[in-house]
Amino acid sequence: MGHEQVLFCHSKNPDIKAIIAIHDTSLGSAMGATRLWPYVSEEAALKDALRLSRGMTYKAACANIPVGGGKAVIIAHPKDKTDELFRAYGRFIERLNGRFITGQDVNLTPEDVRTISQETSYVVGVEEKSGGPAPVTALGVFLGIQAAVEFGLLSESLQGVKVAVQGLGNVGKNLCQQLHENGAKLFVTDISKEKTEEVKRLFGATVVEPDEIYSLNVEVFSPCALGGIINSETIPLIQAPIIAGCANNQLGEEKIHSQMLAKKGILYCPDYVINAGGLINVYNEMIGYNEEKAFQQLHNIYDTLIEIFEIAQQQGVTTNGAAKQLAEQRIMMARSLKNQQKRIQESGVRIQEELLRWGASSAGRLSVG
Ligand SMILES: NC(=O)C1=CN([C@@H]2O[C@H](COP(=O)(O)OP(=O)(O)OC[C@H]3O[C@@H](n4cnc5c(N)ncnc54)[C@H](O)[C@@H]3O)[C@@H](O)[C@H]2O)C=CC1
Ligand SMILES: O=C(O)C(=O)Cc1c[nH]c2ccccc12
Repeated sequence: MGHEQVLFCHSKNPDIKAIIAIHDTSLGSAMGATRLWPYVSEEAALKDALRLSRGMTYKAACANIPVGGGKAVIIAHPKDKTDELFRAYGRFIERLNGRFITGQDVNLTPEDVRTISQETSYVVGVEEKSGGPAPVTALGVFLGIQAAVEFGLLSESLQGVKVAVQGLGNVGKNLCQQLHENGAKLFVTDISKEKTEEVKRLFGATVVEPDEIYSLNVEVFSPCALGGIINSETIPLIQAPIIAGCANNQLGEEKIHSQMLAKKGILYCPDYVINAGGLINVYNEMIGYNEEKAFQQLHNIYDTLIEIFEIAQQQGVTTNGAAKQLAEQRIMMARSLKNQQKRIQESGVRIQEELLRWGASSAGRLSVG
């Protein structure tokens, strides 16, 4: 997948295994939150890290943010989390000297991230100056759903639109609130009964079993739990004409399953485009939070998705293919702009050196004369 660097981190005491994948830093430091997961094998962990980090490069490019893509996974069971594990992990991050900047992803709490930050300063989203990334991610997904409903269903309103949400975690629950406030009818599922009951009570959602969520007769299916859930088994079940959710790596196999969706006439919102809100939020926090700027960048998710739908329609390619094309174009353009800037800067330095030399020699002549 064209990665720049992949690191296997192993410490014996405490016993920790992590993989840090840096996909591309041509536009800036690689950014990507850290996920902790009890992977069945190192190979499975590596595959996840490689795909997630490439997704981060595309995510930043589609969101027009000057950073690179990376992602890290810690191979562990959530029950085995300890402060020492996170501190050892933090030391691995520190050694990269800022080539990789990370934060909170699946199975990490804000406290865990604070523990990591005791050993490294290359962590963002700890102070939660802007309220944490999840509500902003949810807002981005909401805007993406609006774009897809407008493009795919030719409707400018979500009033009465039926949406099935899989996963009611930090993002899913916030998304349900937005959808409810805008008149959508919710169908939800989660493996936690506590969460489904809460969303039922708060937003009048209809609760279904986890395996029932795919086949509902709804307009939008919103995956907000795990990756890989759009695959050869689930696609035949999906009735919704639109898929738009926050989960990373939604497609089991990108090429095969995006083509299957297109053949079935399902409008798929590429995950790394629609879920960029979290990255937009932490990036703005890092450079000094400016609400107006962050809001503008977030609303670009809507325009970028419309552009992707149009490219896909005009060129007869999948929305996933169109997004990849757009991301790669933007990366190439940004790279050449950066190189141009560098050349201008270097020639500026050369001119300054010439002037200094000239100044010194003429000063010498003057003093002699
Ligand atoms: N938090 C953020 O800002 C961002 C999150 N994402 C991605 O979005 C997804 C969700 O993120 P969060 O809400 O932060 O995570 P979370 O861990 O808070 O929520 C996930 C929810 O899914 C539920 N779940 C797990 N397995 C399930 C199943 N088989 N069926 C139904 N529900 C199930 C869990 O019980 C949990 O409530 C992840 O894939 C994450 O990588 C992507 C971009 C940014
Ligand atoms: O969109 C993703 O998958 C992210 O990792 C976004 C994100 C959330 N919190 C962070 C902290 C540091 C770098 C990226 C993120």
